Amino acid sequence: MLVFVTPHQFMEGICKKLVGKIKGDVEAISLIKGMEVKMEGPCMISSLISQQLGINCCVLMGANIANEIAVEKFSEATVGYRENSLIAEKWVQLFSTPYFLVTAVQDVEGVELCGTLKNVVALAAGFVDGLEMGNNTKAAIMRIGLREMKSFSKLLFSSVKDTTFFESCGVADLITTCLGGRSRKVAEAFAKNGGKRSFDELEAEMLQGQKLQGVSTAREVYEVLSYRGWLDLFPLFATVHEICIFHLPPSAIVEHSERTPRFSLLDGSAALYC
Ligand SMILES: NC(=O)c1ccc[n+]([C@@H]2O[C@H](COP(=O)([O-])OP(=O)(O)OC[C@H]3O[C@@H](n4cnc5c(N)ncnc54)[C@H](O)[C@@H]3O)[C@@H](O)[C@H]2O)c1
Ligand SMILES: O=P(O)(O)OC[C@H](O)CO
Repeated sequence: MLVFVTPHQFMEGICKKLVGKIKGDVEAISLIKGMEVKMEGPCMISSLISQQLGINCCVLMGANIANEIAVEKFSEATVGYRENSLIAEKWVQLFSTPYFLVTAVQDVEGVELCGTLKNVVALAAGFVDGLEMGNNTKAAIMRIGLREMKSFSKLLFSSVKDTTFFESCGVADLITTCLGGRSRKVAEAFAKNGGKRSFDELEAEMLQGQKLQGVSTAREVYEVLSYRGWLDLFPLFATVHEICIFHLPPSAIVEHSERTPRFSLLDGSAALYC
């Protein structure tokens, strides 16, 4: 059983090094929150692992800030699996402890997209914090972000289940990341500096070698939105990236995100929007 957990931006290179070195009967799980965007479209990290290494890959995502788990504070997590519930049950048993409650859902893309997209919303929450806009505004941004997470996920994969967004990987990870995660923290500093110091510079200064997931994920999501003509449908996701690359000031997060599309995204019907 093979566990992958590294910043998502390095996974393609790591997989290339592993090709031909892994037996076909290996079961893998990815704890990596992110995706790759290729010419043919977005590729979730679990799919990258499966395709490049020829192995089955589940995912584990959740409200899991590492330093809290390290001191054994109670938290929950969600295993996402494709077909084999027996393998999912093995992963649940492997990761479960009295202070780490793991449940499994048959929705690998939904679970993985929750873990991936919440990092973009966390940047938006950090901008709000840096601009001292208050808790009501932050809650509004989180709500709009959660709605975009759900719509984007369902547009990409019609199999994604609404119920997944109520698991630990969904609303709970969104909350913890928007309160205490690294993307939020660095985005707060970015906004406090008036959007004038780059994320690369702030990451190097504030994270001591750790890597931010939100900024690259925002760019990857933006590429998907541009390519599919969905930019107007996802004003929060689009605005976060444009702030990160200095095209908009941090204050745009509120001005632009409230431009909710007139038509309902809530049913996320792929037939209507693809
Ligand atoms: N830290 C958390 O609280 C947490 C919680 C849940 C999930 N995750 C997810 O786990 C994954 C890993 O996060 P993390 O916090 O352990 O990462 P991290 O930012 O601490 O980085 C982990 C390691 O990646 C290494 N690294 C740097 N450049 C590399 C390269 N070119 N190739 C390979 N490795 C390189 C760094 O040396 C570092 O030790 C991410 O997808 C993250 O979203 C993190
Ligand atoms: O510190 P962040 O923002 O990368 O978030 C860490 C985890 O994903 C929280 O579950």
